[in-house]
Amino acid sequence: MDQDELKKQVAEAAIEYVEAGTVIGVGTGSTANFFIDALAKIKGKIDGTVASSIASAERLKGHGIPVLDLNEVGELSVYVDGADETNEQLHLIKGGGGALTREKIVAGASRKFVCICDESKLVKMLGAFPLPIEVIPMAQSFVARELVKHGGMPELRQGFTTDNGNIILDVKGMEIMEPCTLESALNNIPGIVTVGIFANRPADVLLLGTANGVKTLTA
Ligand SMILES: O=C(CO)[C@H](O)[C@H](O)COP(=O)(O)O
Repeated sequence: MDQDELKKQVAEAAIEYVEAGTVIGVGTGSTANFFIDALAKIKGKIDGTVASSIASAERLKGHGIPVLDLNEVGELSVYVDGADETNEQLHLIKGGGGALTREKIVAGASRKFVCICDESKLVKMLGAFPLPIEVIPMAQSFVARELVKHGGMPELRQGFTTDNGNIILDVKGMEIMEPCTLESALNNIPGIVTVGIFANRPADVLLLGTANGVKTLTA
């Protein structure tokens, strides 16, 4: 099975976590896109979705799936999204697609976070994938200097603006031994909007696509 087939397999498995008659959160990226395509087949079962990016909202609407404003709905029953890395504690690195801020908001507004990944994303220690950080543009240089003090090598994601009008710094060289502590520390740097570490609110369920089928890990 190639990576796309593994992504499709977990995306389809996540349909089991969709609760009838509720509004659900939908993530961003190629794995989330497979989930959106699978969701289209059962769209009559749900009351609507909240999307974590403009791209996902467009894909959902293209399937005729209602997309609602988070401010118009209460708690979401479940949030389904991919990740760039996960450890066995279901701490994640996210933001490879640049949607990390809205992803963290929608995950936070959901009772359950189901993460869907192919097996290449499971790591012992987070940090081989450059850590995405959304930053207010005027703070770029200051934040970059602060990140160097934390042992990172920040690089501006060229030609990219987030859905919120900000920039992304991708930070190489971070050995993330204590994900919760580092997430909180980086969150305290003025100018950082969102850190791509999802540890203080980890996933609740990880569906991992493997050549031997879907494995389920829980936090
Ligand atoms: O965090 C994300 C987007 O901001 C994605 O979930 C992450 O980049 C994984 O993407 P893919 O499913 O394409 O491998």
